[in-house]
Amino acid sequence: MPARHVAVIGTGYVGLTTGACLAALGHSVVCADADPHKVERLREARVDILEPGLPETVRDALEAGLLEFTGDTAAAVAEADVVFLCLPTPMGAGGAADLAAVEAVAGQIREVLRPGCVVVNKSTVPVGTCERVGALLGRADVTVVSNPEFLREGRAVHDFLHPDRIVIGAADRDAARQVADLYSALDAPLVLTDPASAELTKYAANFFLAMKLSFANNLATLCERLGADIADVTEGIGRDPRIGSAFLRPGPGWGGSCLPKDTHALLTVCDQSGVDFPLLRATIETNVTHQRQLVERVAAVCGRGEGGSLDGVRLALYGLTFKAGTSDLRDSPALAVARLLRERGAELTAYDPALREERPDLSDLVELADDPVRAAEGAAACVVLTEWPELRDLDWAAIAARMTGHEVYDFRNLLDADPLARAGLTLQGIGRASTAARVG
Ligand SMILES: NC(=O)c1ccc[n+]([C@@H]2O[C@H](COP(=O)([O-])OP(=O)(O)OC[C@H]3O[C@@H](n4cnc5c(N)ncnc54)[C@H](O)[C@@H]3O)[C@@H](O)[C@H]2O)c1
Ligand SMILES: O=c1ccn([C@@H]2O[C@H](COP(=O)(O)OP(=O)(O)O[C@H]3O[C@H](CO)[C@@H](O)[C@H](O)[C@H]3O)[C@@H](O)[C@H]2O)c(=O)[nH]1
Repeated sequence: MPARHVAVIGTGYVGLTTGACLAALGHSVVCADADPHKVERLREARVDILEPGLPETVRDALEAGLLEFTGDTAAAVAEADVVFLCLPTPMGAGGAADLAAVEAVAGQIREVLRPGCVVVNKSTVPVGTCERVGALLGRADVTVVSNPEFLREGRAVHDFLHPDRIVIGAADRDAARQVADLYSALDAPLVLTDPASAELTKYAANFFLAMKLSFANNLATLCERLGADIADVTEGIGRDPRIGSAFLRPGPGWGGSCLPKDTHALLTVCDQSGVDFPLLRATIETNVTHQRQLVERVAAVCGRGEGGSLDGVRLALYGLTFKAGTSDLRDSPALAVARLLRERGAELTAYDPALREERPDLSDLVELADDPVRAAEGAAACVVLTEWPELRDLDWAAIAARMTGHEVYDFRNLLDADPLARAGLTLQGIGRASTAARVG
């Protein structure tokens, strides 16, 4: 397959990964972004997101002369055979996907696209967006194709180069083939379909993943009540390949830049289509009630009075990012739990290994500590919210010495009970009748 000229609009998690990886596959890529500061830094191979392998992939592609960055979207697409839209589609009014960036870029490129070029939408968008972009472009010679992206943050380069499947939705077979050919060096099954099915596939995937997590979190609560252990129960069910063991780890709710906004967007689509999908509604609601229940657990022990007020009670939070391996805080369940604790009056100090250098302004919510022991100063309890592996090896004796209480709530089931017990701390896991009593 000959190398093609590719333009990528938007250089976030998806766009930068797509651009750098397509260049690594031998294509000639120009990436455009509306943020001039980002463009400047990327030209020097400076990648500001925590994404293993991405800085090296960008640097190698720049050195090979196969990757360029520009702030000029129209100039980026002028020579392109294929144009990828990797633009944000955040949660908009009423939960619907906000398509403003996609629509704005369609307007910017409509007159400069090469005759016969293919526009590929990689953003997560509602069914009908391919058609809408086609109408905005108003170019009979240009085909718009849907090619949703399934990469995970923290594994973006790996997932892009080793996808489980490549979904391409196109009304035109030749355009679909052109997009498929860009990936011909990858060993992945192709799902060739129409645009509506491709667009819905992305939402269906994220809904299903969120549904598994809400299931696991509810099941964890049931385990606690019944004296069962969630790890054993999920292993027991997960070994059935019809169920699968992935995505069944209980936690402080699910979050991140995609699952929350995409489940809400799909719910809006259901409402607009007159389709009742109670499972989707329950998936979203379960996440909220689960987080409230976790906060009740903390308040029941550390709170004061009948209502379990946490007024003035200091808590140390370990982990704020939405999962380990990323510095992304968007829709982090850790922040959602922190907000609920704060509403109850708690004073919060937080330590997160990804936020030692990059210091986001979270001053309304938590005080950021750059040291895990210092974070525990005066804390009635510690609460683990992100599964950073290094939290397993904290100096629990030093932490216990700074605390006023002795409870450690491990809402990721990350920690070993023994080192905590030696430090005189009580470990409370999630979905476990008694973490301390467990053998092995
Ligand atoms: N983050 C993920 O893990 C992931 C995975 C699969 C799909 N998606 C989807 O891909 C899309 C992009 O997500 P992301 O996480 O990469 O977003 P992001 O916020 O990380 O990056 C978006 C980029 O687009 C740029 N941009 C915004 N408006 C622009 C415009 N008008 N012209 C040019 N550039 C513009 C921004 O400056 C930013 O650099 C979303 O629809 C998302 O749902 C994301
Ligand atoms: O067993 C698990 C697995 C995940 N999570 C939580 O679920 C959320 C989402 O995690 P993950 O799916 O790894 O995050 P993302 O990187 O946002 O990736 C999701 O969202 C992307 C954007 O649409 C998709 O491309 C990916 O396929 C999809 O996994 C996070 O809060 C995790 O902590 C758990 O609590 N338990």
